[in-house]
Amino acid sequence: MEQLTLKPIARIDGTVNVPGSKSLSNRALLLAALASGETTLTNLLDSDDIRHMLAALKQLGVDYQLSEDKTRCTVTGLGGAFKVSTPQSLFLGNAGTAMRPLCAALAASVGEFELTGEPRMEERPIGALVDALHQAGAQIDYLKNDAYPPLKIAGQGLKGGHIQVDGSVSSQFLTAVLMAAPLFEDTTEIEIVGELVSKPYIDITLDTMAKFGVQVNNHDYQRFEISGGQTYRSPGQFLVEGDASSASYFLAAGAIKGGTVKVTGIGSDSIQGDKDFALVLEKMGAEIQWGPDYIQVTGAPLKAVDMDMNHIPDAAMTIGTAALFAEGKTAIRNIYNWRVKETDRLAAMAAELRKVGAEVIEGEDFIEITPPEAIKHAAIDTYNDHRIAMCFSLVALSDTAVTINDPGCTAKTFPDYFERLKTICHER
Ligand SMILES: O=C(O)C1=C[C@@H](OP(=O)(O)O)[C@@H](O)[C@H](O)C1
Ligand SMILES: C=C(OP(=O)(O)O)C(=O)O
Repeated sequence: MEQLTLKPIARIDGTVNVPGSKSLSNRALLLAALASGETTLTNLLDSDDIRHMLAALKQLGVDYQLSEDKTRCTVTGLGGAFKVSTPQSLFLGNAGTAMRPLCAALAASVGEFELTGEPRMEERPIGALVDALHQAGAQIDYLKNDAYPPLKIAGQGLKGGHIQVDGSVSSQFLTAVLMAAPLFEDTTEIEIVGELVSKPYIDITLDTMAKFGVQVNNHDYQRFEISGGQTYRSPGQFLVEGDASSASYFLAAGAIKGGTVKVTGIGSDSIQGDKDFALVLEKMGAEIQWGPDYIQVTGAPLKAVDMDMNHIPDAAMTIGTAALFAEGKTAIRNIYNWRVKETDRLAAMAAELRKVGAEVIEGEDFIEITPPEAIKHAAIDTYNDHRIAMCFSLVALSDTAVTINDPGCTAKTFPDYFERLKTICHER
């Protein structure tokens, strides 16, 4: 196994640009494929999750031209749902933003499809989405375990109507139904049951749909109405914002180490909820400046916070390691669904934080972290979870080195993370 040891970093300072947003790249690619007209996406993320979406679209007969650096893509839209005459088996890795939205879009399309993924994907729930699509008339079967991929979809178009969606495990189920609903025959009324988690991701979905010409009536995130029989319309150009979750590591580095870090590509104009990670750093004591397309942080001694972070589930992991540098006990609450992501992130964060010496309490849906007096060197297991690798790189901001096992796992969303981190690290 490959390992990367990061020596203690003396100083953090500089400007760093983040690559395109995973959430926006995969949404925009799918809607560009379904839309009428040609869409040129710029600042597209080049990472595993996007590669899986692109490969799936190709198999589904979508024409696109990808630039050599893979950040610019011109998609010729189908002007409606997918239609394939031979059965297609699509491998979607561990990309939730490919698996869930494609499941709904393909159920509303015509053809036979199998959706498969990495072993971990077979442990990530999809039952709430399949149940919702069954209510709209879908034929979807589980090929291995009930409520988990792989799936077999007999696509024949969908009727729509009144659909209940359980939003309590993942917002991606609602996102998937929302994005497919314009393709349904009738008007769809979605009713949310259970408490909707990761709510800001729904704003990303609604905003992207609006850019592709579809309006959704949103009744306080409890009920949504979407007219059926619609065709998405290409906006011509679609600029993908920088990834706000990817920004969290650099912002935290500045906050922890007392330097000034400007992250460009996201800012106050961003639609991504994870930009609010900066507000958590501010609450911890850092100074934040906002521009329309940048966030700048200047570090100061950090103090612990006790917060519900359901609205920023991905960036919240970065608070988990920032807590090592904060005075007092940090509590991250209402994050049950960390358990059903790339790995059981509650268990993994607890185990790895303990390795560097922190005192950790792992609850069913929360984690409490008390920093050690002195951080210990450890080889951090990353569980094939990009975010564990990236957030534990921050341990090197202490006086102690950190070793990251399998650093290549950042390829899911941020292949050159460690190189970009280096650009703001200084020896003196
Ligand atoms: O819709 C999206 O783009 C995402 C939603 C979130 O998932 P959940 O809704 O499952 O929390 C987030 O963790 C994931 O990285 C991306
Ligand atoms: C949860 C994540 O990914 P996915 O889109 O596969 O759900 C993530 O990127 O942290």
